[in-house]
Amino acid sequence: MGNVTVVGAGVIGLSIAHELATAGHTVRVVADREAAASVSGVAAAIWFPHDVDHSDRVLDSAAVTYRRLEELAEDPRTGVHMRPGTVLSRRPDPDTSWTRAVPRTGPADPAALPAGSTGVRCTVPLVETGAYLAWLRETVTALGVRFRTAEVGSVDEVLRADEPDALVVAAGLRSAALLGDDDEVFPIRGQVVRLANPGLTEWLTDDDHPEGLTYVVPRRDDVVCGGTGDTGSWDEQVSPETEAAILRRVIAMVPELAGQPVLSRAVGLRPGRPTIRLEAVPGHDRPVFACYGHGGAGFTLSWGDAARTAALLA
Ligand SMILES: Cc1cc2nc3c(=O)[nH]c(=O)nc-3n(C[C@H](O)[C@H](O)[C@H](O)COP(=O)(O)OP(=O)(O)OC[C@H]3O[C@@H](n4cnc5c(N)ncnc54)[C@H](O)[C@@H]3O)c2cc1C
Repeated sequence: MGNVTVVGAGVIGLSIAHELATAGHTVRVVADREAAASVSGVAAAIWFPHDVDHSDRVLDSAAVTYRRLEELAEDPRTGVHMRPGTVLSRRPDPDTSWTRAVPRTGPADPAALPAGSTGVRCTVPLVETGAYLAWLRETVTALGVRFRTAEVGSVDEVLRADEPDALVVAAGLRSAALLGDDDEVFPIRGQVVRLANPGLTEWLTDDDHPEGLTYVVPRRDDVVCGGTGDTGSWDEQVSPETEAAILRRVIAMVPELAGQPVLSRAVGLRPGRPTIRLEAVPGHDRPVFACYGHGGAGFTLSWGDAARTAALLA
């Protein structure tokens, strides 16, 4: 047991803080933005390993997270709900490797799908990000985790300031700049528009839509409609043209959305990386660990990767 500083208060940093505090460490989280104001606050967020490789390691973490979120869904305060939906594919050889992380899946009725597509039906956790991130922060605070609001320039700066026994970098897209030894991280720009919910409960994702990534994720008070997956774009401005195109696509697929008022809109830069970095980082005078690069799957992998990070420290 020791003092551990976690840099990052997004879904990854908070989940790691939870697992470390539960294991008996004294934990401090340093971040310049709260989770709701980070990429984690923009996510849809359904359980699905999107924009990450589907290696055994990733799918194992996804399975662990599925089970944990399913348990949390029993407590309404967490903002997690189990929701049925469809993963649509327009490829002749769809990648269904992810289905092994989901307890029950089945084929979608072809008559309900666009011509030439196939679909997998399943029930997965839906995370209402506002409620969930607030609950997670409250829960870790109750476990004794302390927070410091600051922008930090480097890992060594934090090691000098906080003098922890160990440090974890969970700073999403900006982790590479803090460590200075990684040139593999890139942004994957995601734009969403949130509409009033006309009573929808089922989600739908259509990654291969010929006009661009398309998804509809109904939550309690709105429907998150997306999206984009612009690799390499650092543009954080909402594009009205992109929004109009998203609305055309989602209304064509879910006509009930026509005429629903726009409640809010957002852009987030997903932390892309060919593979998630989850390892000890050499070259510092105290143990430093990295956990970042979760692409479009930070919520989907959060508990599994937090447990792995805690195991590295142990
Ligand atoms: C449109 C969109 C839809 C998505 N949908 C889903 C989905 O359905 N399911 C899913 O699983 N995932 C989804 N994601 C992906 C998910 O949001 C990310 O993978 C996840 O939020 C990454 O979390 P993180 O904690 O690594 O990073 P972030 O949420 O970006 O948090 C980073 C933290 O580090 C801190 N930080 C960074 N640099 C510094 C610094 N120099 N000094 C101090 N603090 C620093 C920040 O303040 C912040 O607290 C979506 C993303 C987008 C954009």
